[in-house]
Amino acid sequence: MMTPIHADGFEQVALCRDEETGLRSVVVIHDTTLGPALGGVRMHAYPDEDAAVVDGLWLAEAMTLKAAAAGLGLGGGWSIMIEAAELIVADTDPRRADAVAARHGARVVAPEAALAVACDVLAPCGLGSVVTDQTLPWLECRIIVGGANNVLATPAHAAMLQARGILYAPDFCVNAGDLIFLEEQLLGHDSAHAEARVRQVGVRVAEVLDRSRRTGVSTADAATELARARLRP
Ligand SMILES: NC(=O)C1=CN([C@@H]2O[C@H](COP(=O)(O)OP(=O)(O)OC[C@H]3O[C@@H](n4cnc5c(N)ncnc54)[C@H](O)[C@@H]3O)[C@@H](O)[C@H]2O)C=CC1
Ligand SMILES: CC(C)C(=O)C(=O)O
Repeated sequence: MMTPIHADGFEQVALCRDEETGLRSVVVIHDTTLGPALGGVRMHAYPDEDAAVVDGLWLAEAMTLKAAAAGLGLGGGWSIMIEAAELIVADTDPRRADAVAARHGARVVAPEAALAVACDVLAPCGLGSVVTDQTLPWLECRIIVGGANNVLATPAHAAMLQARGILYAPDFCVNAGDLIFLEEQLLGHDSAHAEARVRQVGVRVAEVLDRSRRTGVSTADAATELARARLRP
């Protein structure tokens, strides 16, 4: 199914969905004044369809300008293939796992298999001590970022993850939202104020990752250093 989309200054834009394969794509023809539209194909996991369309528009227009500036008899276009992200969930309570899977279209795996799933992001959100000497070799993820407290069995496991090329976002930075929210309540702030502060969690995590990159210390040590710096008189 092709759904035309109007975009000012673009000759043709369409959002395409193939029901059989589940493929979603965007086709953009920006300008054919100088000749047939030529452009590439980008495959990417966009957060939503709007983001894919915006990227397609941007790339197609850039191709028009590139061809015109190079003196070619070509126009500009682009195609986007929207990669679907797969959500895989596990819970020791199967009813909870099934409920989340039904709500979000996820696949359920057994808790004992979850750590070994090949994935981009592993999010431990139940009990802590998930990364241990025993489990470390099983991990097939690129990033660990989860809500559980004390994800690592010991701080030394952060360096072991680093050595395996797995980026670890320190738990006490990532999961601070609830604590921030509680302080906001104690201070009597409204929910908009609280939400704005909770949204700063991402900024703090980025600071920690940046410090780790710059100094070479593990992300867990970088987070601990930043926290301890506030505790010093
Ligand atoms: N509730 C909060 O505001 C905050 C919680 N945390 C931490 O997040 C973690 C979860 O807390 P809550 O969501 O409040 O607990 P919860 O008890 O509401 O949820 C935990 C879920 O994890 C499941 N679970 C337990 N062990 C598991 C395992 N080995 N494999 C897969 N699933 C397992 C449970 O069945 C349950 O569904 C804890 O580590 C907690 O300390 C951290 C910050 C804030
Ligand atoms: C707020 C407290 C109880 C908490 O669960 C946490 O932030 O770890």
